[in-house]
Amino acid sequence: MITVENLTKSYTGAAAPVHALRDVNVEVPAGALFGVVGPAGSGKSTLARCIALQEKPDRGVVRLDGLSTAGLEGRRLREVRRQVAVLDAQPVLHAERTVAGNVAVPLEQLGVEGPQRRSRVGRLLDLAGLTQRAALRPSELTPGQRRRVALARSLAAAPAVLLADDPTGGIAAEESGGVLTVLDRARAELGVTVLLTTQDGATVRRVCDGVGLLDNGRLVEQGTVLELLADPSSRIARSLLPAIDTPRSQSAGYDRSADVVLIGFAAVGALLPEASARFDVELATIGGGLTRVGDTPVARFRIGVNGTQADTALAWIADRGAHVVQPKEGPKSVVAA
Ligand SMILES: Nc1ncnc2c1ncn2[C@@H]1O[C@H](COP(=O)(O)OP(=O)(O)OP(=O)(O)O)[C@@H](O)[C@H]1O
Repeated sequence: MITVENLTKSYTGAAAPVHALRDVNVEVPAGALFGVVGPAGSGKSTLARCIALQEKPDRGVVRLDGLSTAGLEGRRLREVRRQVAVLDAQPVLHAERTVAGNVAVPLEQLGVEGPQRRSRVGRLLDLAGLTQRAALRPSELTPGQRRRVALARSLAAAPAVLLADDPTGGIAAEESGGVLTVLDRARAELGVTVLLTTQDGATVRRVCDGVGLLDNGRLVEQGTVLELLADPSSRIARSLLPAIDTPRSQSAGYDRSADVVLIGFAAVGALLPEASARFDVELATIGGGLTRVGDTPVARFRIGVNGTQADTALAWIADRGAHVVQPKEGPKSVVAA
Protein backbone atom coordinates (compact mmCIF):
# COMPACT_ATOMS: atom_id res chain seq x y z
CA MET A 1 0.00 0.00 0.00
CA ILE A 2 1.19 3.50 -0.82
CA THR A 3 0.12 6.32 1.48
CA VAL A 4 1.02 9.90 0.69
CA GLU A 5 0.26 12.43 3.41
CA ASN A 6 0.35 16.20 2.97
CA LEU A 7 3.17 16.02 0.44
CA THR A 8 4.59 19.42 -0.49
CA LYS A 9 7.54 20.05 -2.77
CA SER A 10 8.94 23.22 -4.33
CA TYR A 11 11.84 23.83 -6.67
CA THR A 12 13.89 26.97 -7.04
CA GLY A 13 12.61 28.72 -10.16
CA ALA A 14 14.28 31.46 -12.21
CA ALA A 15 12.10 34.21 -10.72
CA ALA A 16 10.05 32.56 -7.96
CA PRO A 17 9.80 29.10 -6.38
CA VAL A 18 7.91 26.48 -8.43
CA HIS A 19 5.34 24.73 -6.26
CA ALA A 20 5.37 21.28 -7.86
CA LEU A 21 3.24 19.57 -5.15
CA ARG A 22 0.93 21.26 -2.66
CA ASP A 23 -0.39 19.26 0.25
CA VAL A 24 -1.10 16.09 -1.73
CA ASN A 25 -2.83 13.13 -0.06
CA VAL A 26 -3.22 9.78 -1.84
CA GLU A 27 -3.84 6.23 -0.73
CA VAL A 28 -3.30 3.33 -3.10
CA PRO A 29 -4.39 -0.03 -1.64
CA ALA A 30 -2.04 -3.00 -1.98
CA GLY A 31 -2.38 -4.66 -5.37
CA ALA A 32 -4.29 -1.74 -6.90
CA LEU A 33 -3.44 0.17 -10.03
CA PHE A 34 -3.76 3.92 -9.53
CA GLY A 35 -3.43 6.51 -12.29
CA VAL A 36 -2.29 10.07 -11.73
CA VAL A 37 -3.50 12.31 -14.53
CA GLY A 38 -3.06 16.01 -15.14
CA PRO A 39 -1.72 18.51 -17.63
CA ALA A 40 1.99 18.92 -18.40
CA GLY A 41 3.81 20.41 -15.43
CA SER A 42 1.04 19.60 -12.94
CA GLY A 43 3.40 17.60 -10.71
CA LYS A 44 2.86 13.98 -11.80
CA SER A 45 6.52 13.08 -12.19
CA THR A 46 7.47 14.91 -9.00
CA LEU A 47 4.90 12.86 -7.09
CA ALA A 48 6.28 9.64 -8.63
CA ARG A 49 9.87 10.64 -7.77
CA CYS A 50 8.93 11.41 -4.16
CA ILE A 51 7.18 8.04 -3.78
CA ALA A 52 10.20 6.34 -5.38
CA LEU A 53 12.32 8.00 -2.65
CA GLN A 54 14.40 9.66 -5.35
CA GLU A 55 13.45 13.09 -3.98
CA LYS A 56 12.75 14.33 -0.50
CA PRO A 57 9.58 16.33 -0.05
CA ASP A 58 9.71 19.71 1.76
CA ARG A 59 6.83 18.55 3.95
CA GLY A 60 4.66 15.49 4.34
CA VAL A 61 5.40 11.81 4.34
CA VAL A 62 5.33 8.78 2.03
CA ARG A 63 4.43 5.48 3.72
CA LEU A 64 5.00 2.14 2.05
CA ASP A 65 2.90 -0.59 3.64
CA GLY A 66 2.51 1.70 6.63
CA LEU A 67 6.25 2.29 7.05
CA SER A 68 7.15 5.96 7.14
CA THR A 69 10.01 6.63 4.75
CA ALA A 70 10.65 10.06 6.29
CA GLY A 71 13.85 9.66 8.28
CA LEU A 72 15.33 6.71 6.36
CA GLU A 73 19.07 6.89 5.68
CA GLY A 74 21.91 4.72 4.44
CA ARG A 75 21.39 0.97 4.23
CA ARG A 76 17.78 1.07 5.41
CA LEU A 77 16.92 3.65 2.73
CA ARG A 78 18.57 1.48 0.06
CA GLU A 79 16.63 -1.57 1.26
CA VAL A 80 13.30 0.22 1.11
CA ARG A 81 14.16 1.77 -2.27
CA ARG A 82 14.70 -1.73 -3.64
CA GLN A 83 11.06 -2.50 -2.95
CA VAL A 84 10.04 0.34 -5.24
CA ALA A 85 10.66 -0.21 -8.94
CA VAL A 86 10.56 2.68 -11.37
CA LEU A 87 9.73 2.52 -15.06
CA ASP A 88 11.15 5.73 -16.48
CA ALA A 89 9.30 7.67 -19.14
CA GLN A 90 12.14 6.92 -21.57
CA PRO A 91 13.76 3.72 -20.38
CA VAL A 92 17.18 2.85 -21.79
CA LEU A 93 18.01 -0.76 -22.59
CA HIS A 94 21.44 -2.34 -23.03
CA ALA A 95 21.75 -2.39 -26.83
CA GLU A 96 24.36 -5.16 -26.87
CA ARG A 97 22.40 -7.53 -24.63
CA THR A 98 19.50 -9.76 -25.57
CA VAL A 99 15.97 -9.27 -24.30
CA ALA A 100 16.56 -11.96 -21.66
CA GLY A 101 19.92 -10.41 -20.79
CA ASN A 102 18.30 -7.04 -20.18
CA VAL A 103 15.64 -8.52 -17.92
CA ALA A 104 18.37 -10.36 -15.98
CA VAL A 105 20.38 -7.21 -15.13
CA PRO A 106 18.76 -6.44 -11.73
CA LEU A 107 19.05 -10.10 -10.75
CA GLU A 108 22.76 -10.12 -11.60
CA GLN A 109 23.19 -7.02 -9.48
CA LEU A 110 21.48 -8.79 -6.58
CA GLY A 111 23.69 -11.86 -7.04
CA VAL A 112 20.84 -14.18 -8.05
CA GLU A 113 22.56 -17.02 -9.91
CA GLY A 114 21.96 -20.01 -12.20
CA PRO A 115 18.64 -21.83 -12.33
CA GLN A 116 16.96 -19.35 -10.00
CA ARG A 117 17.85 -16.45 -12.29
CA ARG A 118 16.82 -18.36 -15.42
CA SER A 119 13.50 -19.29 -13.91
CA ARG A 120 12.75 -15.72 -12.79
CA VAL A 121 13.69 -14.28 -16.21
CA GLY A 122 11.54 -16.93 -17.90
CA ARG A 123 8.56 -16.03 -15.72
CA LEU A 124 8.95 -12.31 -16.49
CA LEU A 125 9.37 -12.86 -20.22
CA ASP A 126 6.15 -14.84 -20.15
CA LEU A 127 4.39 -12.09 -18.17
CA ALA A 128 5.56 -9.53 -20.72
CA GLY A 129 4.65 -11.69 -23.73
CA LEU A 130 8.28 -11.81 -24.85
CA THR A 131 9.14 -15.50 -24.55
CA GLN A 132 9.52 -15.84 -28.32
CA ARG A 133 11.81 -12.80 -28.43
CA ALA A 134 14.16 -13.72 -25.59
CA ALA A 135 17.22 -13.98 -27.85
CA LEU A 136 16.65 -10.79 -29.87
CA ARG A 137 18.46 -7.47 -29.34
CA PRO A 138 16.51 -4.31 -28.49
CA SER A 139 17.16 -2.91 -31.98
CA GLU A 140 15.17 -5.82 -33.45
CA LEU A 141 12.07 -4.94 -31.43
CA THR A 142 9.22 -2.48 -31.90
CA PRO A 143 8.96 0.47 -29.44
CA GLY A 144 6.12 -1.28 -27.60
CA GLN A 145 8.14 -4.48 -27.23
CA ARG A 146 11.12 -2.48 -25.93
CA ARG A 147 8.87 -0.83 -23.33
CA ARG A 148 7.70 -4.30 -22.27
CA VAL A 149 11.32 -5.41 -21.86
CA ALA A 150 11.94 -2.39 -19.62
CA LEU A 151 8.82 -3.24 -17.65
CA ALA A 152 9.87 -6.86 -17.19
CA ARG A 153 13.30 -5.64 -16.06
CA SER A 154 11.73 -3.25 -13.54
CA LEU A 155 9.79 -6.18 -12.05
CA ALA A 156 12.79 -8.53 -11.88
CA ALA A 157 13.80 -7.80 -8.29
CA ALA A 158 10.26 -8.57 -7.07
CA PRO A 159 9.33 -5.03 -5.98
CA ALA A 160 6.25 -4.40 -3.86
CA VAL A 161 5.52 -1.15 -5.68
CA LEU A 162 5.96 -0.12 -9.32
CA LEU A 163 5.93 3.52 -10.39
CA ALA A 164 5.41 3.81 -14.11
CA ASP A 165 5.96 7.30 -15.47
CA ASP A 166 3.86 7.69 -18.62
CA PRO A 167 4.15 3.98 -19.53
CA THR A 168 2.52 4.36 -22.94
CA GLY A 169 4.23 7.65 -23.84
CA GLY A 170 5.75 7.54 -27.32
CA ILE A 171 4.14 4.15 -28.05
CA ALA A 172 1.71 3.83 -30.98
CA ALA A 173 -1.91 3.25 -29.97
CA GLU A 174 -1.94 -0.31 -31.36
CA GLU A 175 1.01 -1.24 -29.11
CA SER A 176 -0.15 0.55 -25.96
CA GLY A 177 -2.59 -2.21 -25.07
CA GLY A 178 0.26 -4.72 -24.86
CA VAL A 179 2.20 -2.49 -22.44
CA LEU A 180 -0.89 -2.00 -20.26
CA THR A 181 -1.56 -5.74 -20.22
CA VAL A 182 1.87 -6.25 -18.64
CA LEU A 183 1.06 -3.67 -15.94
CA ASP A 184 -2.27 -5.33 -15.31
CA ARG A 185 -0.68 -8.77 -15.07
CA ALA A 186 2.01 -7.43 -12.71
CA ARG A 187 -0.73 -6.31 -10.37
CA ALA A 188 -2.90 -9.39 -10.78
CA GLU A 189 -0.24 -12.13 -10.86
CA LEU A 190 2.64 -10.65 -8.87
CA GLY A 191 0.55 -8.57 -6.45
CA VAL A 192 2.53 -5.42 -7.25
CA THR A 193 0.92 -2.10 -6.29
CA VAL A 194 1.15 0.13 -9.35
CA LEU A 195 1.03 3.91 -9.60
CA LEU A 196 1.25 5.27 -13.11
CA THR A 197 1.23 8.79 -14.48
CA THR A 198 -0.40 9.49 -17.80
CA GLN A 199 -2.18 12.05 -19.91
CA ASP A 200 -3.94 9.31 -21.83
CA GLY A 201 -7.59 8.61 -21.01
CA ALA A 202 -7.44 5.21 -22.70
CA THR A 203 -4.75 4.11 -20.23
CA VAL A 204 -6.95 5.06 -17.27
CA ARG A 205 -10.03 3.40 -18.76
CA ARG A 206 -8.18 0.24 -19.63
CA VAL A 207 -6.31 -0.59 -16.41
CA CYS A 208 -6.77 1.85 -13.52
CA ASP A 209 -8.93 1.06 -10.49
CA GLY A 210 -8.39 4.47 -8.98
CA VAL A 211 -7.42 7.80 -10.43
CA GLY A 212 -6.38 11.22 -9.16
CA LEU A 213 -6.20 14.51 -11.02
CA LEU A 214 -3.30 16.84 -10.32
CA ASP A 215 -3.66 20.45 -11.30
CA ASN A 216 -0.89 22.90 -10.57
CA GLY A 217 0.50 20.70 -7.80
CA ARG A 218 -2.84 20.08 -6.09
CA LEU A 219 -4.75 16.82 -6.18
CA VAL A 220 -8.14 18.23 -7.09
CA GLU A 221 -10.08 14.96 -7.54
CA GLN A 222 -9.56 11.33 -6.68
CA GLY A 223 -11.65 8.19 -6.41
CA THR A 224 -12.34 4.96 -8.18
CA VAL A 225 -12.72 5.40 -11.93
CA LEU A 226 -16.30 4.13 -11.88
CA GLU A 227 -17.29 6.41 -8.98
CA LEU A 228 -15.89 9.45 -10.74
CA LEU A 229 -17.61 8.57 -14.02
CA ALA A 230 -20.91 8.64 -12.17
CA ASP A 231 -20.23 12.17 -10.89
CA PRO A 232 -21.42 14.76 -13.40
CA SER A 233 -19.19 17.47 -11.90
CA SER A 234 -16.01 15.40 -12.26
CA ARG A 235 -13.33 16.75 -14.59
CA ILE A 236 -11.86 13.26 -14.79
CA ALA A 237 -15.23 11.93 -15.96
CA ARG A 238 -15.43 14.59 -18.65
CA SER A 239 -12.06 13.52 -20.02
CA LEU A 240 -12.82 9.78 -19.92
CA LEU A 241 -16.38 9.62 -21.20
CA PRO A 242 -17.12 9.58 -24.94
CA ALA A 243 -17.45 13.12 -26.30
CA ILE A 244 -20.76 14.45 -27.54
CA ASP A 245 -19.93 16.38 -30.68
CA THR A 246 -23.49 16.66 -31.97
CA PRO A 247 -24.61 20.28 -32.41
CA ARG A 248 -27.48 21.34 -30.19
CA SER A 249 -29.58 22.04 -33.27
CA GLN A 250 -29.93 18.29 -33.81
CA SER A 251 -32.05 18.11 -30.66
CA ALA A 252 -34.55 20.56 -32.16
CA GLY A 253 -36.95 17.95 -33.48
CA TYR A 254 -37.54 16.35 -30.07
CA ASP A 255 -39.85 17.21 -27.20
CA ARG A 256 -36.96 16.71 -24.80
CA SER A 257 -33.26 16.07 -25.12
CA ALA A 258 -30.84 14.94 -22.43
CA ASP A 259 -27.28 13.71 -21.94
CA VAL A 260 -27.22 10.37 -20.14
CA VAL A 261 -24.34 8.41 -18.64
CA LEU A 262 -24.98 4.68 -18.35
CA ILE A 263 -22.63 2.36 -16.47
CA GLY A 264 -22.66 -1.44 -16.61
CA PHE A 265 -24.07 -4.10 -18.95
CA ALA A 266 -27.64 -3.86 -17.69
CA ALA A 267 -27.83 -0.07 -17.96
CA VAL A 268 -26.08 0.18 -21.32
CA GLY A 269 -28.00 -2.69 -22.88
CA ALA A 270 -31.49 -2.33 -21.55
CA LEU A 271 -32.38 0.94 -19.85
CA LEU A 272 -33.20 3.09 -22.87
CA PRO A 273 -35.27 0.49 -24.78
CA GLU A 274 -37.12 -0.36 -21.58
CA ALA A 275 -37.94 3.29 -20.92
CA SER A 276 -39.16 3.66 -24.47
CA ALA A 277 -41.50 0.68 -24.19
CA ARG A 278 -42.70 1.43 -20.65
CA PHE A 279 -43.66 5.06 -21.30
CA ASP A 280 -44.53 4.75 -24.96
CA VAL A 281 -41.99 7.36 -26.01
CA GLU A 282 -39.82 7.54 -29.10
CA LEU A 283 -36.24 7.59 -27.92
CA ALA A 284 -33.35 8.26 -30.32
CA THR A 285 -29.60 8.45 -29.80
CA ILE A 286 -28.38 11.67 -31.39
CA GLY A 287 -24.79 11.77 -30.17
CA GLY A 288 -22.13 10.35 -27.90
CA GLY A 289 -20.95 6.78 -27.83
CA LEU A 290 -19.83 3.75 -25.92
CA THR A 291 -16.54 2.93 -24.22
CA ARG A 292 -15.22 0.41 -21.73
CA VAL A 293 -13.72 0.92 -18.29
CA GLY A 294 -11.86 -2.26 -17.46
CA ASP A 295 -14.53 -4.84 -18.30
CA THR A 296 -17.45 -2.51 -17.66
CA PRO A 297 -19.27 -0.93 -20.60
CA VAL A 298 -19.90 2.78 -20.12
CA ALA A 299 -21.92 5.00 -22.43
CA ARG A 300 -22.58 8.68 -22.72
CA PHE A 301 -25.35 9.48 -25.15
CA ARG A 302 -27.31 12.53 -26.09
CA ILE A 303 -30.84 11.27 -26.53
CA GLY A 304 -33.93 12.86 -28.01
CA VAL A 305 -37.33 11.89 -26.61
CA ASN A 306 -40.76 12.36 -28.18
CA GLY A 307 -44.02 11.61 -26.45
CA THR A 308 -46.33 12.95 -23.78
CA GLN A 309 -44.46 11.03 -21.06
CA ALA A 310 -40.98 12.21 -22.10
CA ASP A 311 -40.24 13.84 -18.72
CA THR A 312 -41.49 10.80 -16.82
CA ALA A 313 -39.33 8.52 -18.96
CA LEU A 314 -36.21 10.64 -18.26
CA ALA A 315 -36.98 10.71 -14.54
CA TRP A 316 -37.41 6.92 -14.56
CA ILE A 317 -34.03 6.48 -16.30
CA ALA A 318 -32.42 8.73 -13.66
CA ASP A 319 -34.11 6.77 -10.87
CA ARG A 320 -32.41 3.64 -12.15
CA GLY A 321 -28.99 5.12 -11.45
CA ALA A 322 -28.21 6.71 -14.80
CA HIS A 323 -27.03 10.29 -14.81
CA VAL A 324 -29.44 12.41 -16.77
CA VAL A 325 -28.63 16.02 -17.51
CA GLN A 326 -30.85 18.13 -19.69
CA PRO A 327 -29.17 20.92 -21.65
CA LYS A 328 -29.70 24.32 -20.07
CA GLU A 329 -30.63 25.99 -23.32
CA GLY A 330 -32.30 24.63 -26.42
CA PRO A 331 -35.77 23.66 -27.43
CA LYS A 332 -38.38 23.03 -24.80
CA SER A 333 -35.75 22.07 -22.27
CA VAL A 334 -36.90 21.28 -18.78
CA VAL A 335 -34.78 19.79 -16.04
CA ALA A 336 -35.71 16.20 -15.34
CA ALA A 337 -34.98 14.17 -12.25
N1 LIG B 1 14.25 19.39 -10.90
C1 LIG B 1 13.43 20.43 -11.09
N2 LIG B 1 13.87 21.70 -10.95
C2 LIG B 1 13.03 22.75 -11.10
N3 LIG B 1 11.73 22.64 -11.41
C3 LIG B 1 11.23 21.41 -11.58
C4 LIG B 1 12.05 20.24 -11.43
N4 LIG B 1 11.27 19.14 -11.66
C5 LIG B 1 10.02 19.62 -11.93
N5 LIG B 1 10.00 20.96 -11.89
C6 LIG B 1 8.82 21.83 -12.09
O1 LIG B 1 7.81 21.36 -11.23
C7 LIG B 1 6.53 21.39 -11.88
C8 LIG B 1 5.95 19.98 -11.93
O2 LIG B 1 6.74 19.22 -12.83
P1 LIG B 1 6.49 17.68 -13.11
O3 LIG B 1 7.55 17.22 -14.06
O4 LIG B 1 6.34 16.96 -11.82
O5 LIG B 1 5.08 17.72 -13.85
P2 LIG B 1 4.39 16.61 -14.76
O6 LIG B 1 2.94 16.69 -14.46
O7 LIG B 1 5.07 15.32 -14.59
O8 LIG B 1 4.66 17.16 -16.23
P3 LIG B 1 4.82 16.32 -17.61
O9 LIG B 1 3.50 15.69 -17.90
O10 LIG B 1 5.20 17.41 -18.57
O11 LIG B 1 5.94 15.34 -17.36
C9 LIG B 1 6.77 22.00 -13.25
O12 LIG B 1 6.53 23.39 -13.16
C10 LIG B 1 8.25 21.72 -13.50
O13 LIG B 1 8.80 22.69 -14.37
